[in-house]
Amino acid sequence: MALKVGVIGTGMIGQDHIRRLTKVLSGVEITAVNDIDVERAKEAAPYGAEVFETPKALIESDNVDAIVICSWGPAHEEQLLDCIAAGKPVFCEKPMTTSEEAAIRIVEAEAAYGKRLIQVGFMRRFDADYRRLKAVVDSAMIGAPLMYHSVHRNASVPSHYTSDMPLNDTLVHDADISRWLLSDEIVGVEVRYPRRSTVGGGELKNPVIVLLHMESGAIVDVEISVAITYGYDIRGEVSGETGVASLPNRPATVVSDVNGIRQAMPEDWRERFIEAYDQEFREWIIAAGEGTATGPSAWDGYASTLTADAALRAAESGQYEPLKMIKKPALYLEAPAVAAE
Ligand SMILES: NC(=O)C1=CN([C@@H]2O[C@H](COP(=O)(O)OP(=O)(O)OC[C@H]3O[C@@H](n4cnc5c(N)ncnc54)[C@H](O)[C@@H]3O)[C@@H](O)[C@H]2O)C=CC1
Ligand SMILES: O=C1[C@@H](O)[C@H](O)[C@@H](O)[C@H](O)[C@H]1O
Repeated sequence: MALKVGVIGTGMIGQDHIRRLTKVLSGVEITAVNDIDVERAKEAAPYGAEVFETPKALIESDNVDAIVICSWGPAHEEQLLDCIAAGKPVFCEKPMTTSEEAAIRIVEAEAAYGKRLIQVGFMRRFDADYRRLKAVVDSAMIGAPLMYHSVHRNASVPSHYTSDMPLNDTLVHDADISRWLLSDEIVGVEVRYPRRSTVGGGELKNPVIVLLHMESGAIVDVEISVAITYGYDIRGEVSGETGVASLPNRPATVVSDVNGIRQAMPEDWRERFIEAYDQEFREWIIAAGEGTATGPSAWDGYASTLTADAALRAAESGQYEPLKMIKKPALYLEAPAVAAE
């Protein structure tokens, strides 16, 4: 039987996820949608889906088994807490929350419920190239990781994108992928601004370089540039004790002409990570069908929000800002490889 899904937030990524859930993936049916902009919800609703007036009514509907949250970050907390109260599995787009305090409330509520219900939308973990890169790092082929260089370049950003957002909206992807790739925790953050780009306009503080200090002593440098104009350019390179492992260039047709030999760049995140988003939902549908969640957890959402908050402090102070994590609830501890007798 198909998993009955309700989608909250039918904007840019909400519509893209509705497309993949209705046209690409199987085992799933969208039965409900909601958006504070009712007209937008009506336009985006697939045939037969009910348009709900509030997220809570959608979450509590008997015709909804699982929820996909694609509303704005500050709205996620209340919607996630309602999903936990209803005991329903939920996929929540990043950032899980926009403050450390809100993230702790979610982690505590899910831990008290006693079972994982939340998967956070860190799609890079489902990208085949990142998965192969992690397999190399885990295999110890390049020795212990010493540094990771993470490049996150957007062609452009919408006009509502402010100078805080490279740190509390965009950086969360690099924070999460660094923790996951290196199997490490972030313990401190520094932020530096080079000369400002005149492209992209206004007062936007762009680009920015962030240093993530890892518990192991490894350091991650993250370049975030949000107005490069030429495309969506995501790179990653792990520098180990005995070798280097990098994400490959995206396979694309090689064009040779009077301008030289070149490959096209993806336009934006939808194009670059299209297969990764498909795969994150494939895995979500299976877990949600079993009444639970796998993949990036509420704990991972908490860790990235904590990093974003520290980065905002570091941008202000110009200093190294340490992170202080709460004790990890048992729900998020790795299961032992061999069960205890
Ligand atoms: N994983 C990824 O690569 C990406 C993730 N995102 C994340 O997805 C979320 C949505 O982003 P976009 O689709 O780009 O924004 P958007 O502005 O295009 O769409 C958001 C929609 O949510 C609705 N909304 C806002 N608050 C609501 C509430 N309280 N209840 C119901 N509906 C509400 C808005 O009316 C709007 O239609 C954000 O958290 C963003 O960071 C966005 C782009 C890429
Ligand atoms: O999540 C995303 C956007 O919200 C964000 O604004 C972009 O910088 C990221 O590259 C994209 O993946």
